[in-house]
Amino acid sequence: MSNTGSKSRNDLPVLAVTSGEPAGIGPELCARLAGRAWPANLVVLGDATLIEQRAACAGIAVRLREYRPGQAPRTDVLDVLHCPLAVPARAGVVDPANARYVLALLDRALAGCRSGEFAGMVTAPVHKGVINDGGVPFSGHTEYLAEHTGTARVVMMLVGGGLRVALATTHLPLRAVADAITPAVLEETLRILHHDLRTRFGLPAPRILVAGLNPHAGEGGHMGREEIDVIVPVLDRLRAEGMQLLGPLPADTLFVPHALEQGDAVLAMYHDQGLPVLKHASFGGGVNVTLGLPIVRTSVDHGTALDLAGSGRADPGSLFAAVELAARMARA
Ligand SMILES: NC(=O)C1=CN([C@@H]2O[C@H](COP(=O)(O)OP(=O)(O)OC[C@H]3O[C@@H](n4cnc5c(N)ncnc54)[C@H](O)[C@@H]3O)[C@@H](O)[C@H]2O)C=CC1
Ligand SMILES: NCC(=O)COP(=O)(O)O
Repeated sequence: MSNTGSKSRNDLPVLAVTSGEPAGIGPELCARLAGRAWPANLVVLGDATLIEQRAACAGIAVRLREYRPGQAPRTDVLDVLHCPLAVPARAGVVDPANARYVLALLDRALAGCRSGEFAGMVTAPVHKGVINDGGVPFSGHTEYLAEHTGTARVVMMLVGGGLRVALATTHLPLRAVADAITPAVLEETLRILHHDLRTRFGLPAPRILVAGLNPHAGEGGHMGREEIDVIVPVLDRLRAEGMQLLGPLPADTLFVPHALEQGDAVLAMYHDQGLPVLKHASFGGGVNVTLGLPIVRTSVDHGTALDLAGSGRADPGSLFAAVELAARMARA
């Protein structure tokens, strides 16, 4: 936990924490935020009764206070901005009837970030499938927040276990990945990553390790041509502007410790090239950050864990790390 020193709690940023899928572990993880001196004042968005019930099931002692903008911050209660469920929620059993509720939490947090009420948002996990079953096409917070802020391109980056791993593509079928990595996409992704590493992570001259797409980074064109046709020309162009980019590097050896020492962040070409390594190194303490948004947004690195909902066994480490990082980013 960060030391907030002698800073008055009134000076700390206010962060919205969305409690996510009501059948999952989000509500009880949010209850675990109570009673700690975070480097931010937290407002949990969710159904207040649900949070109380899940806290009770999980054996968490928590007192809720109804959130009112501008009220004096306290660490002994959990401020909750009550948003009512559409239908009662059962631990472990998703219901498409609550899909709109989950999205309403995001919409309210986003509105508060845009108006200045909140300095950023931290998201507990949602269930992508059940939101789609509820009639709303949804592939993730990342894409949803990009669309709802009118941001043409954002970058998903996970932070944890001493690593920062950003992705050139996110929630796509593997079959679609190669076609999605165009020169424009790669260039914009690298520009966003470079910019946000400087402005939000305090790295004045970030060094980025760029993975190839194909095994052995294409083996000179014998195992795929995307490196030669797309990645190398983009890297050359951006290096000429002064960016420190190493690659394209074979992804199987890029994550060995001595290779990682040469960079401040890795750009992986697709979701399952970068995230398994990151989660192996950090599960339980990793954070998902959306770069390129006009707001601060961090998230847990895990899903809804329906199998654990209401059990009290879900590890809050990733949510805690997401709150810490959002507070640092909000102050940067
Ligand atoms: N940030 C978000 O909103 C995310 C949402 N998801 C969504 O979550 C749903 C379920 O995804 P799964 O692939 O099953 O992944 P999952 O992360 O929910 O579960 C994978 C395994 O990890 C365990 N686990 C997860 N979080 C844990 C925690 N905090 N403490 C202890 N154990 C934990 C679960 O019990 C399970 O055994 C999907 O709909 C997926 O889209 C997945 C990742 C991130
Ligand atoms: N695998 C990461 C993930 O699914 C989180 O996505 P998002 O909801 O943060 O866009």
